[in-house]
Amino acid sequence: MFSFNDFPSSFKDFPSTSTLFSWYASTTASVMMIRTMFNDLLPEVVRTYLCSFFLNIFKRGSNELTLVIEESTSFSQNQIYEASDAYLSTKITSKTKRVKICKTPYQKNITVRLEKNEEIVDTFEGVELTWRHVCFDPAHRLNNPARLMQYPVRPEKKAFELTFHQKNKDMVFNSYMPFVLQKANAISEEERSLSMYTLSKMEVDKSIKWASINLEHPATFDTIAMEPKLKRNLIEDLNRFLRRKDFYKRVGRAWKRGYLLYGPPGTGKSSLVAAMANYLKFDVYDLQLASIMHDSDLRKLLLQTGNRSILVIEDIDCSADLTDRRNGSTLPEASCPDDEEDDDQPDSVGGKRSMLTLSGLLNFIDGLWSSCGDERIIVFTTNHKERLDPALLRPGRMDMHIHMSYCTPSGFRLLASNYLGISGEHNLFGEIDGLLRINQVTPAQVAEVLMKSEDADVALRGFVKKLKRKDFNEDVEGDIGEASEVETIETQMQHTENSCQKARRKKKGKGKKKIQAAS
Ligand SMILES: Nc1ncnc2c1ncn2[C@@H]1O[C@H](COP(=O)(O)OP(=O)(O)OP(=O)(O)O)[C@@H](O)[C@H]1O
Ligand SMILES: [Mg+2]
Repeated sequence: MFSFNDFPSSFKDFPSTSTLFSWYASTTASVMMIRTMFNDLLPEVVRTYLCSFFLNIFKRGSNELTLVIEESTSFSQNQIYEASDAYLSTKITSKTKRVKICKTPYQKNITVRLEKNEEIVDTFEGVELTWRHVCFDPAHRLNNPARLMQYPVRPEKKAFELTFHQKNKDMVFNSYMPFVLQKANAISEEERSLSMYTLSKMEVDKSIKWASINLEHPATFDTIAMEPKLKRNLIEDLNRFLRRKDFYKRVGRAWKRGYLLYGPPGTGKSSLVAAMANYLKFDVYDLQLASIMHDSDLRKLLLQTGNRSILVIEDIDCSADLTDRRNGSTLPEASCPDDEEDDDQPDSVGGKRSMLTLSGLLNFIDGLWSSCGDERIIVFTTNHKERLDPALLRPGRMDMHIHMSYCTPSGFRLLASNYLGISGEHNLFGEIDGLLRINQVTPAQVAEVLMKSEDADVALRGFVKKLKRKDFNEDVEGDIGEASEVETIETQMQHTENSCQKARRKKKGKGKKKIQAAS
């Protein structure tokens, strides 16, 4: 029969439950006291030093190396963190216990990301690499209410830790990390939705910042009605621009390209910008110069724009009066290249000089801004090319001038196919072609009429009727010419020289008038 005496002696000496509890209570109290003393009495620097000292003692003898990839540096996002985040999303397996998923209304697919404290083991060239997603509170706010008050909205810091054997260090830096970056690029390109940035005023400090929304414009080169040759030239120009990174470097030019889109209202200039963005998969920055008062704001905003982007300034001819804005004058003041030295004068609130000049903008675009980014496109649009500042037309500024014209027969066929689904010929097309030659109708006007009926015959008959009544001609503003044209930098030289001379003559005349008025 089993008796208490059968227990080994050690079991007999086992302490009672009450002894165990009192031992536990006193140990916990001591640990808490030491922890509080450690946190409250020692300065943070000393604490950090002690922690790393003990960690080093434990790690001595281990052959592992850990790379810490923090989410952000003091100035900007850490691209390696973002790349790791995207790359690891492809490495999630059934062993992973927690993942983050998200989908914005504009995203096509759900994005999956590794949740904090999760670990993933990757293998590259036969080497095992362990990734861990860690999060920490930079100010230890949660343990310290005083710090919580001090940094109420400071977010937690996130990082990836990549651990591997020391001997693979070179392989990780030279092969693995470039591989991760390259994979991540491909993933983000696939997931990427285009953004449209506009200027918005911050409530708090009244500063002007870029605010983005998803660019969901349906325009593509297939939906834009323009001369087929012009369209082909533009697409070819964009393709050439994209593949010529090395060329730009070799010839010492910034990797940027400028397009001037001009033509009457409703001929598709803004739609063409959207089509270009969709084709290139570039973000669009819509710079409304009227919202900017200071050159310094402009510089800040331009430096905040990203690579692979299109910077658009719409109706640039209307922005030229910025030079006189603060004086209350609405007269457009052309600033010729000759005037550029004026930009060096200090900006002063309440002074007579304008704080934002077109030539200042152009100089900045040509100078610092253009050299600090890659794959930048600048587009200016205008309804009145002839009113433009000669500085803008100077060779090298806008590489291609694109005239968006009134609707031509071929443009009309494309619109009829898009809006009414007419793929071939229609018996009214001949008559419409003739009428389009004697009427100036913009594609926007055509689109409006074609949308009135789903029945192709009804819509086309309505269009013919309107053309015969010459209804459209009343709406048309200005006449920029009928033929679509494309000019490259070489053919602009003569135009620019002429415009400059014209502007100088105009300016001299104006100066005389001002002097006369003053006297
Ligand atoms: N060339 C075109 N091809 C297809 N649709 C066009 C074209 N031009 C205009 N449209 C239609 O007309 C609408 C207005 O065009 P859009 O705003 O692009 O003209 P715009 O030239 O920028 O005019 P504005 O000079 O007034 O800014 C577009 O949404 C589009 O539906
Ligand atoms: Mg427009």
